[in-house]
Amino acid sequence: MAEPHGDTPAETEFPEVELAKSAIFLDFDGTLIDLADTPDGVDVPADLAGLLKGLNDATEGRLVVVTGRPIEAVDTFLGGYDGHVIGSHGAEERFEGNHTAHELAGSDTVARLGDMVEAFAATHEGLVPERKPTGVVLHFRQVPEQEPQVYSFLSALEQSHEGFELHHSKMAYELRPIGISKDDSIKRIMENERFAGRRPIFFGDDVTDEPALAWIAHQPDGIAAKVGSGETAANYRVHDPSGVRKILAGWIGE
Ligand SMILES: O=P(O)(O)OC[C@H]1O[C@H](O[C@H]2O[C@H](CO)[C@@H](O)[C@H](O)[C@H]2O)[C@H](O)[C@@H](O)[C@@H]1O
Repeated sequence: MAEPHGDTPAETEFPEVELAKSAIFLDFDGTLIDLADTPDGVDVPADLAGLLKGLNDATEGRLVVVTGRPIEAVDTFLGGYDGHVIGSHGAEERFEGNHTAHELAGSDTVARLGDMVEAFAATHEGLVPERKPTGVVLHFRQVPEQEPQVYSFLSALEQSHEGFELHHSKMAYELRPIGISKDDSIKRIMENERFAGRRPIFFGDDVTDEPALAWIAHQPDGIAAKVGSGETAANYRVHDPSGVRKILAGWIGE
């Protein structure tokens, strides 16, 4: 039974899903895999790529991985999955085999921002910088007391670099191009003739997933599943990534 909006920690029962009439959007970190101390330290189950391939086949190519990670990182973690990806929070996309990216991808400005964030991290033990083609992240998961310094430093970079905006995610701040978002990318893909009319399904765990969860929860028959605890606009909830993988595996009869 679906729960109403709000902070509803109880796991909800999912309705029957017809994959041949569905479009599935899946966040990666915190949704398909557990969070880890560092971006590179994640444990990706060996059968995850196979699970995604199975879902992609069953939906006839209507599976999309939607992540803040660069597409290159997705390919490293999910070798063998070559389907659609919304990467870098929407600043990159691989759709029907075509790779597109925001105009700032690979720019000198992004490289300079990466250099400055790495230099800052080098003098602040425990901070972990992460470069992306279209921005940079500074993680403070191992030193949460340093959040104010991270915020101040990246805010200053945001002020001095036109075209970038600062976002908060789980134990990290990130500079990314203005105007990109997962929900915009998902909405655009749902307008594609191959996706239009399909039942939209999205699993996500982070604040950056909330706009898409809210939008999908309000689509006819939409299934928006919040992973973990916390306030959400989603209409379903799953406790953790292993629960998500179990639901997805059940849908393809595994
Ligand atoms: O959109 P997602 O697929 O959920 O990606 C969001 C960010 O995930 C990663 O950072 C988070 O996971 C790390 C590994 O578990 C963790 O150490 C960190 O504290 C989390 O913020 C990734 O490193 C980022 O690039 C993604 O934007």
